[in-house]
Amino acid sequence: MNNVVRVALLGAPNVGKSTLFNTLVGAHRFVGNWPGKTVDRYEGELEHHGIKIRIVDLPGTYSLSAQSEEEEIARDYIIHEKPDVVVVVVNAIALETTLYLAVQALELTSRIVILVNKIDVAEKMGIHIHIEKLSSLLGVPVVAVSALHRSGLHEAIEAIINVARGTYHVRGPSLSYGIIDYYISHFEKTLESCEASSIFPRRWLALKLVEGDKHIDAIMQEKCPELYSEALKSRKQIMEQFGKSPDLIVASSRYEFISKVIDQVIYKGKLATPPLTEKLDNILLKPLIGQLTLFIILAFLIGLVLTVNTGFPIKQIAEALGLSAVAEFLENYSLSGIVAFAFNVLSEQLRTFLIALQLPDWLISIIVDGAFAGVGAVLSFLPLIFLVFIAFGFLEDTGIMSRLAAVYHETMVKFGLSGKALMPLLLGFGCNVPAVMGTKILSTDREKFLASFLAPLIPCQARLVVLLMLLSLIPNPVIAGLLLLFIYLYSFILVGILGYLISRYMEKTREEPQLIIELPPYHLPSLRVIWWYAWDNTLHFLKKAGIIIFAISTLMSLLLMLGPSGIVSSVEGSYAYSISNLITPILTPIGLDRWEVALSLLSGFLAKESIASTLLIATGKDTPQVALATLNITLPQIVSFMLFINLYTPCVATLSAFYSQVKSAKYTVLLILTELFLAYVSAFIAFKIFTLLMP
Ligand SMILES: Nc1nc2c(ncn2[C@@H]2O[C@H](COP(=O)(O)OP(=O)(O)OP(=O)(O)O)[C@@H](O)[C@H]2O)c(=O)[nH]1
Ligand SMILES: [Mg+2]
Repeated sequence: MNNVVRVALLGAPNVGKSTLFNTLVGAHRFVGNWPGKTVDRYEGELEHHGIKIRIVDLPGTYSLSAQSEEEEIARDYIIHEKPDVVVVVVNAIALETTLYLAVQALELTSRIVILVNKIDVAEKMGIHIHIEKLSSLLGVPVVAVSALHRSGLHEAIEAIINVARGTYHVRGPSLSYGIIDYYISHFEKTLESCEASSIFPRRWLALKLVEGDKHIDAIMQEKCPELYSEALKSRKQIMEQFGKSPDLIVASSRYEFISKVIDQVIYKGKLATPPLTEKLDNILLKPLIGQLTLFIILAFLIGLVLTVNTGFPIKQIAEALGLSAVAEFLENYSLSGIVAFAFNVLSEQLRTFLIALQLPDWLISIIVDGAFAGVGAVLSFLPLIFLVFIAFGFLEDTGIMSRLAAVYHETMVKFGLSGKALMPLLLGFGCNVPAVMGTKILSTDREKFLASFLAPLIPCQARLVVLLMLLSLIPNPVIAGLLLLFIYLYSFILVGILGYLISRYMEKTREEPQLIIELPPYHLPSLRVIWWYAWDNTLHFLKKAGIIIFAISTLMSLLLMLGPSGIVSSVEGSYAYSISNLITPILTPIGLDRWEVALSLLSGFLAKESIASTLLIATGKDTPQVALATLNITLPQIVSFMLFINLYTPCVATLSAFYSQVKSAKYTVLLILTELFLAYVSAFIAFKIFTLLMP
């Protein structure tokens, strides 16, 4: 592709175009004059990953009807200079009036990106704009930005490049002008005969012919007079029939359309009064009390989310306190339990259905136990992702998130992160997938990357289950407890060191994590806004990570099911077994020289909790204790195994989330290698030390 992208900025007066222009191009700008006009012409340039983006700041105009000098300049530029992308800047707090221009521009070209500017002001006023919905209703990329605070600019540039390259296909809104549509189609056809018209987008020109436009009329009168007189007739007809001039009908169709769109995408929340905000901030922004209070809120929310999802940790607490009824309820009615149940029912139904179709057994097995199991792997994450983003949405929407970011900023900066990163990292204790996805709330790419890189090192719930299983082999509960504590502490230390090192290294080229503390007033959470947020993110996960998780999960199930002789009845015949045997020698130095262990680690790549069940399958035993006992595992081996499991590689789902966040295969591989390295070295050292300590 051509490495220069030509962009025109279009927008109503005062939407912040010039601010945006200056923010984007900085000093690389020059001022000229529009040929033959008195209006200044600003041009500038910026570079993004080797692509030059050349921007022209068009004069501010409310419409493109060419009634004024400004309108004419803007319109002529788009028609005759054909910029690669027209960026329409609209005002977040005056969407209704500023979107009009965007709708008009969409009639003229489909190479459009809409930027909703001054989003910071909207947030302060408690106005929420559902950006994804706006984008899907208009059929163009829409990005929320604040030119003043430089937020969203990166995403804006990506959107511009996507449209320029055609990777985002702009569909445009399905906007009907009622009766006028018939005439537009008619002129679209007849215009073929008018050669002079070919410099204009045809559908747009047809619309102008019906509407009436003094510049177009002048051209048509001279070049294609028959068409022109036909247009005049049509206008008269419409006028007589509907009592309204065509341009009025068109304008009111646009307004109607916009107001319908606005109804679906804007929500105004209830703000707390300034004194209340001040009172709350007096507590929450105090160094110690604030940190503590916010931490408790956070811990409570995360605990609640995890409990609704799997029962953990409240189920365990209830059990310890002897509240067996509560524990049993949580056991039976956790969200992931319900989803797993529904999935099993579905998968049995599918099997019955396929048997009824008289498909061969091996095919049924591949479909149900292979591919459909892959679907299950994706589905199993959905409830958690959804719940996590409900919690996130709540924190964002109430204004608590920004306080959290403010009070924890100092602490987090030491690890190269900003205060906001605390939330996603803590989530990692539940599951690394939403933790990685949650890093998208961070403001810079650098920080998103760093936090996503570190989050998988935090021991998730699935790993805890396996660690507990291994610990149950240690008779002394005190030693077992200490060991678990050691494993957790070790992970934190690694996160700290790695964060410190990577951020030092990255700092050379990039800026410090910044926190622009803009504290919006608190507001009452709105269910609608939180729902938007959670729903969009869940869909995003499905679209971005779903396919990878599905593919790898399916592949792994197939490796376990199939062998050189077709479908296998015991694991020993499977490809997975052969692969495990290949890996086993590598695991010998860390004391884990058993193919059963290798196989369980392979399956742990799929999902960490399946390490336990795979050990059962491989050894043919019923309980993990018996399974491990048959393997004659010693204490040094347990320690090594635990350390290795805790660090070795993020599971497939976490990796997919990471990849979709960072969009780089190179860094995804780097993440796997880093963790494998850390795991191997740690397990090796621990194994040697423990072997020396207890010969
Ligand atoms: N809070 C806030 N203010 C902004 C933002 N962008 C621009 N402004 C302010 O909005 C006002 C208008 O900004 P301009 O950049 O001059 O707007 P413009 O679209 O170039 O206006 P014209 O050239 O008159 O068409 C200025 O006071 C800016 O400081 C933003 O993202 N947030
Ligand atoms: Mg300006």
